[in-house]
Amino acid sequence: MVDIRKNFWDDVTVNFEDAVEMAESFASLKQQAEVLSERERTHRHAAQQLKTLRKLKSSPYFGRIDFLEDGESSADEVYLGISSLRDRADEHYLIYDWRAPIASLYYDYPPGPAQLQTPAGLIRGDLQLKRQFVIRDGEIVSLFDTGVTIGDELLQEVLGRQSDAQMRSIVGTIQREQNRIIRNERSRLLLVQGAAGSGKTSAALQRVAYLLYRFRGTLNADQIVLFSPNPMFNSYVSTVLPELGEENMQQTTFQDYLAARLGHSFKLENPYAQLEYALRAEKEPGYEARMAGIRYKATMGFVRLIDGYLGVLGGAGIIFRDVRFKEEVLATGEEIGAHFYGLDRSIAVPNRMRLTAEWLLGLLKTRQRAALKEDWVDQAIDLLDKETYLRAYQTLRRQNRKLKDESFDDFDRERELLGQYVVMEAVKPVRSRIKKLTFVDVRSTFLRLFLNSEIAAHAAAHAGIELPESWEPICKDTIDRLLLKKMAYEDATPFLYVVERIRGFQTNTSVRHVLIDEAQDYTAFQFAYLQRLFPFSRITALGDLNQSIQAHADAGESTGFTALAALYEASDTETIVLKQSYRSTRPIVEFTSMLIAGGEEIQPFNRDGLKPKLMVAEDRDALYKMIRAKLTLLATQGNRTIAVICKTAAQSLVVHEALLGVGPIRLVESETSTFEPGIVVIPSYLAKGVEFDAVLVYDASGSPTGYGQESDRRLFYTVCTRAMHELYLYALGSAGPFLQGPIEAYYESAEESADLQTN
Ligand SMILES: Nc1ncnc2c1ncn2[C@@H]1O[C@H](COP(=O)(O)OP(=O)(O)OP(=O)(O)O)[C@@H](O)[C@H]1O
Repeated sequence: MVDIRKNFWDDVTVNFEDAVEMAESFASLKQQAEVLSERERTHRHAAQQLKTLRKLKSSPYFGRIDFLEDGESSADEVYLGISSLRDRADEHYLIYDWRAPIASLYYDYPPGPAQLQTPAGLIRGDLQLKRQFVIRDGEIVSLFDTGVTIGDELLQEVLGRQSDAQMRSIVGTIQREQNRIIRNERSRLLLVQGAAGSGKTSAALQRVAYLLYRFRGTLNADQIVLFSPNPMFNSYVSTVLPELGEENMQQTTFQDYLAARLGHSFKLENPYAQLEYALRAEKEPGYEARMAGIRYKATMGFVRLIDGYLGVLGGAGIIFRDVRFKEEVLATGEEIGAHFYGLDRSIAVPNRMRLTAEWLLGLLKTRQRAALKEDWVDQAIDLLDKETYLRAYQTLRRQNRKLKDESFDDFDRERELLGQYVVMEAVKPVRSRIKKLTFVDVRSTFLRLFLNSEIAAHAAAHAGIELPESWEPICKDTIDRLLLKKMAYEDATPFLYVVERIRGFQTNTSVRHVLIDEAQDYTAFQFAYLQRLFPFSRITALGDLNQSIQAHADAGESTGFTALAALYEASDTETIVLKQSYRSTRPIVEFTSMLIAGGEEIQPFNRDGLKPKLMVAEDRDALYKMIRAKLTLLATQGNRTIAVICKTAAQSLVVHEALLGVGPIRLVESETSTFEPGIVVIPSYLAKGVEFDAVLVYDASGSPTGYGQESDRRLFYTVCTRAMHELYLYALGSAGPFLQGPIEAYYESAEESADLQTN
């Protein structure tokens, strides 16, 4: 590879003398580049393999099963590791990859009767041994023979460790239910509803590794996309796949996706700004209307209304802009509308758009011809500078072979050709705008639904639904913002959906698998949009309804998961529920389960720890003093990741400022893109999906800056479930409503003086 790079230019022939030579140079360059990229691919693959082999050298396997197939006399001993390894003769497997079919036995069955589905059919037999190993630096540190679940002891050990700011791979201890997620191949839509800390994200990443193994050769990492909740989360999970010897899938956030599609024509609000708005203690004027809008626009009802509107638009109502050439109208908006609506209605809207564009291009062509004789062309020729003149000559020569023999000697001929050039250049941007269908005024068309109550009623009737009670204030709120070219987060997806349904969706056909983490925070609309963007993809959506914290979270049943399921056939869908929670100690899970309805279903993993502790102080200074002392203590006790989780970004800023001086404390903001060990102050919604050794909640009172409203409940639950080993709740004045009642038995209260609580 290095060699090819060094000698790259020696091995290609480059000659720009004429078009033929240029084409040859191009072909030669292209060929050389292909050879190089092939070599680079091989090199990447080999480097990856080497890395895996090095890992195998220090820890070759983590499990062994002895499986006696029915009808056989001796059991097979199967060792499992992060990759397969064959003997020198390349004949027998010494170690099987954890993703090989046979490894399923290890994850799915306790010792005893077991069966395995293979391409050749079902194999039955007896699992005689299931053993687990911890091997470090080539030495067996410990081994366990395991029973029903995979290695309680090992899980204890793994889960009890301090976190290191990076998600870990869980290959050695994947549980049966998680294995069902990882190996699912059948469903087009795989829905995973799992309690906080039940391993949804872990399973999702292992699933990617599995798919890359299972479909090696036909599926590569670029064809898998993970939608994550924020940029920091990307960094948090980025080491899992490389650790397993695989390349990372594409990672993005929904926000990035929207921003890329929307372009620069609007100022797009981000979901955190929307959430900050919703959580702000002092409500701004218009708050109720905006919140009603946020909730309604998240529902399936709104998807239907927009679909109804699109149906109406098929017959009338799309607003078109004039198309101009040199300040002169080529076709007015009305004329374009008349042409569009004159086309056969049975043709889909995007196809009619394309036909309309072709018609406009035809008009432009006629206009182009006529323009050759106009005065402005002469003037433009006179103004051509030397460089442009030469460029014109070259271009004309390329386009017009005959010119090869002609020259610009003849004055008239030269004027004529330069005229052609000048007109062509003037036409170019118009042609490109027509091709991009900018003659459709999508913003006005979208706005019209909110501006014109008759049209809205018509759209609702078309969809067979009723407009919501608060439709009028919602409209006013929406219009005010859109007229200022501000795109609220709740409007962005519906707007893009309308745009793409009118202009035609630019679908992504190469992506095969889309994984959506924290899926409970997506609206019905966002799912509908994603489904259209990735029409050939399988979707894995992982979420926890108890952690719905977006501003639209109270919109009810018809959002999120339920809506997503409705987009697919029941026979294409599978739902897996994870109830066991692994992240936190038993006392923490018992406490957090009391915060939500149905919490009794969550099963804690049996890991000991301290009960969560509540500390109350009368004033802020006392509270900060306690927190500072606790942070110092936790850091000296060896906790590697410690978070003070605040409700909002505004609060985080203040708290961070107040805590400075304890040591290095990092403030996490929405743009923060790396997750690092140490002490952080972080707003609640950015702590989603990640975990910390110790969590300090600020502030657990029921005040407006704390968690007092019913709508704060899930946010409070999400925040508390970020703790792996220790959880501390700090309240200003008194404990909030969620901490009162039977839950009091699940935490300790320490209302003594600040000095005492620090010890
Ligand atoms: N089978 C397992 N073996 C070892 N560790 C596990 C296993 N399953 C989950 N864990 C650990 O439990 C913790 C929580 O996992 P993860 O973050 O995947 O859960 P989650 O369901 O996505 O959580 P949340 O919804 O709260 O963000 C992680 O530290 C993960 O490593």
